[in-house]
Amino acid sequence: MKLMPYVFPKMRRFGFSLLRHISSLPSASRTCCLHRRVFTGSYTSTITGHGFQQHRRNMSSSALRQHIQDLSGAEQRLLDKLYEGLIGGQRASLAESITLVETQHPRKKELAQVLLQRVLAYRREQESRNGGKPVAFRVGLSGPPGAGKSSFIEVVGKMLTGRGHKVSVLAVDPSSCTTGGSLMGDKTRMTELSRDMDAFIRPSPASGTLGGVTRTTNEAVVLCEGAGYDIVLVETVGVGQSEFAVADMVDMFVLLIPPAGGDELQGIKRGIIERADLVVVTKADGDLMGPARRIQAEYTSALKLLRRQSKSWNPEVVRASSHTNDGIPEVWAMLESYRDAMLASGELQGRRRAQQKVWMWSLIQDNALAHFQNHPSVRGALPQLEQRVTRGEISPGLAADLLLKAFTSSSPK
Ligand SMILES: Nc1nc2c(ncn2[C@@H]2O[C@H](COP(=O)(O)OP(=O)(O)OP(=O)(O)O)[C@@H](O)[C@H]2O)c(=O)[nH]1
Repeated sequence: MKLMPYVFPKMRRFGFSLLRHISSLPSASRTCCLHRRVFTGSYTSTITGHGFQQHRRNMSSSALRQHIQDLSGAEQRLLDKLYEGLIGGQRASLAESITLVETQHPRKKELAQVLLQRVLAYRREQESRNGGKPVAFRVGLSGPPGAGKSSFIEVVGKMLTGRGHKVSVLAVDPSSCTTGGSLMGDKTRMTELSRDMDAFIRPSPASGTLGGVTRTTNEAVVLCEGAGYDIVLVETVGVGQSEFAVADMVDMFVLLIPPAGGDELQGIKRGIIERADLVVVTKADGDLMGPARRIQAEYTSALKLLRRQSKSWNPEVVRASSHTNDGIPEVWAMLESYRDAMLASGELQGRRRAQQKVWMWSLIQDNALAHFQNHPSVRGALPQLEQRVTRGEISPGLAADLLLKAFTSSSPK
């Protein structure tokens, strides 16, 4: 089972053993311990296993119906208003809907899921009218701080709205997850694009775990598509694990590299270069033209050594300047060739299907871990066991086993 690579390795190991323990419980207690308190809606059916085959088809619609039956008149009216406004392309409704999916409030979270299911159903209809093809192109853009991401998005975004596209830009800011601060949002970014009526720019959710921010962004992508945005750009800064999270939610992942000296490039993770479908060397103008050419050559050789990700696409390294516009239309033409090739081979659709599964497991992992950490027996035993582990009295493995035992032995059977 492939889990999201951005989950920190320690947490991932922990999550694995927790899930192993949960799945080794008798199915009834498995259902009890996960069904009621941890999961909502259709996610539940995927882990309980019990009666899975019979319920598979009806699960999401019955879960949704259950939600809808519970809605008060005011809630129903709010959802109708948001949905109608959203599919009518109203930016205010889109913004309000994204705020709803970002909420931590339990009841509003449920409302957000109802809204999302409706938007998903609407999008499925549109896709079937579109011959089964996706209605929007999702592009992830990442690069180190100061690489020129916002300048690039500004010129590409303006070019695209000028061609009749509707462009949305969503940000994933890893610093908001840890410090509540912002690497990306403090200065005014994309001033012209933010005034463009065919563009919608949404900063990163202000706080939460990376998993939480990723979930919100994934859901915001669905909402943007429902609102008629046919190009969805997801931007992140190349710090921490957020670029892997973004690479896991888009059709194409583009890495922006500034023409800096070799030392600075050491900071760019090899793993993320492997995920790039295209590398753009930015700021290829004036005095920076020479360094830009050199970096382009270096990355071209580096890419040749990497394993190919796709049968229908070979990643390339190109140069562009947001200041002079040189190379910008060509870069977009490459993105379109990628999309066409991947659609024709069916790989793009396959990638989306795989991402849905990764996303689901990531949500399960986040929720299961939170449930574990909040369990009274675990909370009771944790401080002492942590101390003993840090003092070297017992191994981390034994401590984890003891905590898992405390969790499973007092979970409802
Ligand atoms: N010469 C040149 N400078 C550029 C170009 N694009 C961006 N810059 C400059 O590079 C600096 C950083 O650009 P931004 O677009 O803010 O970069 P960013 O990656 O969004 O930066 P963060 O918001 O810190 O992540 C600014 O001073 C820009 O003026 C370009 O095409 N050519």
